[in-house]
Amino acid sequence: MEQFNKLKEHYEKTGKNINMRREFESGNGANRFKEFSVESKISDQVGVFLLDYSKNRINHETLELLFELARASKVEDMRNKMFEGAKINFTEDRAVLHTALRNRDPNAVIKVDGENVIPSVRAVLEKMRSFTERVRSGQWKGFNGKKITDVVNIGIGGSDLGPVMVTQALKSYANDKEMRAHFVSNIDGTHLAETVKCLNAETTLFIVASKTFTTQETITNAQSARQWFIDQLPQGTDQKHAIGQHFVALSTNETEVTKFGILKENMFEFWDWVGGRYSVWSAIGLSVALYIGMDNFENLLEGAYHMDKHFLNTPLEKNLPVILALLGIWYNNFFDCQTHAILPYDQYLSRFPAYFQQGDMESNGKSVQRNGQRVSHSTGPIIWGEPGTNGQHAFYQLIHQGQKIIPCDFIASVESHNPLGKHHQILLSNFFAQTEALMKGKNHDEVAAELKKEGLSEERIKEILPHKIFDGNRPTNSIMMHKLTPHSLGSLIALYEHKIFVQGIIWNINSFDQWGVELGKQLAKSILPELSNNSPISSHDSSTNGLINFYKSNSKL
Ligand SMILES: O=P(O)(O)OC[C@H]1O[C@@H](O)[C@@H](O)[C@@H](O)[C@@H]1O
Repeated sequence: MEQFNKLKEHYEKTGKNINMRREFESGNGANRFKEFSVESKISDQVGVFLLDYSKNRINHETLELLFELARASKVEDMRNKMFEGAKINFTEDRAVLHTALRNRDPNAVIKVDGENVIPSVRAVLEKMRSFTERVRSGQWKGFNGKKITDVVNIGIGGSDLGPVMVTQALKSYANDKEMRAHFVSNIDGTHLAETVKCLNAETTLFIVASKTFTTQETITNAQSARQWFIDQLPQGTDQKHAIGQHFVALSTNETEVTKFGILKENMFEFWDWVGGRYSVWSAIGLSVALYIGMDNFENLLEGAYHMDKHFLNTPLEKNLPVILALLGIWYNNFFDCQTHAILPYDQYLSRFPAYFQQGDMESNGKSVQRNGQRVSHSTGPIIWGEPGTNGQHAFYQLIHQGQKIIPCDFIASVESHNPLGKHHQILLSNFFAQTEALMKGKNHDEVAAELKKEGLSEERIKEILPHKIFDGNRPTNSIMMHKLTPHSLGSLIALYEHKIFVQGIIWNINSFDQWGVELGKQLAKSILPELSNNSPISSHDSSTNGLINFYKSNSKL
């Protein structure tokens, strides 16, 4: 594409030589923050989001060319198509409508195959509300009349990561003395065994969360959970009735749900146009609603809705997801950066990077263009991260002084739910200091002066000086919001979802399928029967045979 070539030229001529510190110290440096930041009021409840992207290796020309690229890639057109319900996930012949799940417009009409999906979306929300209220108030009772105090969500991938991340993020809106949320995802029996260890069957509700209701891990975990539950029942208990009170399902597959033994009325429905990694807004959010209450869950939806409106209605130049996406492209496709770190300075957001590992890598980890041809450019980055300040004492060494450029997003709130004396100011001082340090670095003369001041000998200075130099010029975005609330979290998640969308459009890939997870599943299914006895096998390559046969000859099969 012509715009890609123009950017390449700009990168070679100017871009790769941009030095941020020089830019900040130049005549126009004082304006740099103003020129390269957006303060946007998302809504009254969400408040303002500040995106400071001035600590990036960009100038005005870079941005102009990047926005040109977005326009030429028809980002706006594709965005509108997604919101309208067009089947942009063409490899699965599906619409992509997680935005319909959180649409709060009372008059909204969004059609898939000629049918307005909004009434069914709202009906499920109503069903979730009524169920949530009954469970939380104690009106819904366990098999022997006790109130539910623990919910266990059994799901994996998109049917797990969203609820895990959001319940963690909004913990301050829950009351753990009344209701606790647990998550079982891994097929490793340890996950289920360790989770149920301290649970009481009388007061535990299992939520089996699976879009397809055929996922091996989830169904196996659910079957074992049901067995555990049955084993706890006092003799003479009506098992069927007890299971009815303690097992509900979140799925698109009614046939499989009822086959499992979950009553139809205890199934919360969603639809094939909700991608797994975008499903926390659907019935998949039931564990969240049970944990923090339906009002808070709907506030999360509302926050996302307001970010949707921002994405839809704001010119590209001020559009937060678009800016984040374009900066990502700048590093991914021109600086050849392989990874991108998400670093929330907020303990509540500790699972946020893991959540967007799936969100981003399952969406944009693709190598084929929409037209079926191989892509010739790099696509989705490797996403990783941990909350600050923990990361600082672990992997920031490499971000500061390693040989790789790692673009980072720093995320923080002005106000903390737990200020505890000076804790929040200390946290924020680190948040501010890190992006400054990464941008500025510390040059030869600065290090030399420091060492001299410490009174070190000339010889010692010469020896250690090179190790203490920081090149700087390491790119970061800073995202600040007022406080982590259901509203602002909803907005923050939607911000990243739309960033991923924009990048996928520019890379011309389908961000909404996930064929890459299938091959391993297929092979595991064919290997499983081979593990049932200890006779050696030879049906695979020599490495796989060797590994399987090692297991067989050493296990008690
Ligand atoms: O919700 P179910 O259908 O169990 O799928 C769970 C997960 O499975 C994986 O293989 C992926 O396809 C994910 O996108 C999905 O979220």
